[in-house]
Amino acid sequence: KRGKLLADLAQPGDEVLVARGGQGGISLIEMPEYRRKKLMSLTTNVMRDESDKVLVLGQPGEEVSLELILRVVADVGLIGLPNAGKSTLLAAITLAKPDIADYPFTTLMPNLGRLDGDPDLGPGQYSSEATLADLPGLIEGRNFLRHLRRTRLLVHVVDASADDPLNDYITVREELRMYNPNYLERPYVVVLNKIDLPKARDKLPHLTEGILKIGSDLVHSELGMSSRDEVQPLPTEGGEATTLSPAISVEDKMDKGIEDYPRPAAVVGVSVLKGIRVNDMLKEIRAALRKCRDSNDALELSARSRE
Ligand SMILES: Nc1nc2c(ncn2[C@@H]2O[C@H](COP(=O)(O)OP(=O)(O)OP(=O)(O)O)[C@@H](O)[C@H]2O)c(=O)[nH]1
Ligand SMILES: [Mg+2]
Repeated sequence: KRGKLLADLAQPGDEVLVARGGQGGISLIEMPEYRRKKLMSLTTNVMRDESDKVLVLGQPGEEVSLELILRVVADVGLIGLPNAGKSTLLAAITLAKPDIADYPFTTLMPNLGRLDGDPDLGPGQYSSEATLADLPGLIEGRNFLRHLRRTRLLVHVVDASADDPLNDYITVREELRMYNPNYLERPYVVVLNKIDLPKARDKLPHLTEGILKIGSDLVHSELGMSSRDEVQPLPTEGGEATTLSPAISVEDKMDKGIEDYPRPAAVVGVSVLKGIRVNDMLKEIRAALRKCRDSNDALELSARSRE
């Protein structure tokens, strides 16, 4: 419990031994009196069971107090301000049935959903679907952002009918930057939601342009794609941004503004509630996922050829 990371159980079947069990004792109860006395005189290591009946010779096991951190494993993380429609989006494209309501902070724990296979991948690869994690709305306690660690694509959901959606978008990017700038390098798709409402529809062209203006021309495949393999910071109580990949120091990253990070892979206007342009959005998400996969494959190949 001292902040030391014992193990990261990221794969099914991963195990770690955190405490050794004690050595089994010998029951002395069935022994003749003289042998029992003799054995007991040879050792101070005599214990009784709870009912005070059986005398045993044994060694106590180790005891440890552990802090367990749950980190959902998902390919895609849905982020955005409260009420943006993240849970509605998850419900629209997966079989998940998250709570949805017209007030902020409806989602308190991540919801997971499975996205169907991508037909464009062709035979044999059709089954490579993705897991989506719908996260609690940002701002209130950033603790859940740890769930982004094992995602490779972020879907940033914006309520386009809000008073200042561009500002909402920037707020969330800033939150990410403060929490761990690595997340700004991760490929992402921006979903401008609620375009069934006239208020949102009117803003769409201007908003899309505004979002695309923020950000550098760095291509994702040059930067963030290896984020799964990079040296990840150890978890600490105050967040995750304590240690970063060796190439770039914390200071370097803190100096960078959100405009210095890559632009979104796509910006799409949808209404996940009314089912408007949901298919276009799915296409963009799948295309971005495919790109992640391709560059992951390329990374693995080049890693293997170096061996
Ligand atoms: N008009 C309209 N309303 C929507 C749309 N998508 C979601 N909503 C509504 O917006 C409200 C919030 O939706 P949620 O899916 O709960 O939002 P969330 O982002 O998960 O919110 P938190 O869990 O609080 O972070 C609900 O009343 C939804 O019905 C949309 O496309 N159009
Ligand atoms: Mg929600």
